[in-house]
Amino acid sequence: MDTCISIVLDSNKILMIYKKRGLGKGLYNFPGGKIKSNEKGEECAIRELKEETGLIGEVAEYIGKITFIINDNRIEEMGIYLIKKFKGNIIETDEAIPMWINVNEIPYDKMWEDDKEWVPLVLAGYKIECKFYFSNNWEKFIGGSCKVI
Ligand SMILES: COc1nc(N)nc2c1ncn2[C@H]1C[C@H](O)[C@@H](COP(=O)(O)OP(=O)(O)OP(=O)(O)O)O1
Repeated sequence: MDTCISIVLDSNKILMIYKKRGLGKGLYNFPGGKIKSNEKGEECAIRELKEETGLIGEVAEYIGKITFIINDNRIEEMGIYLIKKFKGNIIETDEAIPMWINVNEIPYDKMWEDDKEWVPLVLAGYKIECKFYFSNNWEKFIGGSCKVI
């Protein structure tokens, strides 16, 4: 796994970030980032959550993965982690502006195009494995699919 993403839920609210830098700058996303060497995906989810939002996750559960195929040759795997237990308050950081969003108001038109394919499955409680294709170094979304595991 190359990156992690944290789906943080508090009843009908989901924690989102407005990304100020890095991959996906200017888009709304969920907290996450690159998995460090010798780090487990669950640890990455909790570390990135703290770094990007100030929130302290207590337990991160693996709920699936997305394989991105970029320019038909580069592959990146992103582990998806569900966090329902956390402490603290959200705070703007150098990397992101965090916000709680109603799950019915997720701004899919301002997010990565693949997100509308997989986020509803996760919110419905499924564990998933997806494969998505991008070209032009992430600029163009070609398509892909998900299976429930
Ligand atoms: C293409 O579709 C994607 N959708 C979503 N929702 N998230 C994605 C997609 N592609 C990548 N991501 C995620 C994976 C990571 O969580 C971040 C990338 O973050 P970044 O490259 O900024 O990683 P950091 O470790 O935070 O980098 P710095 O330490 O250099 O700030 O996006």
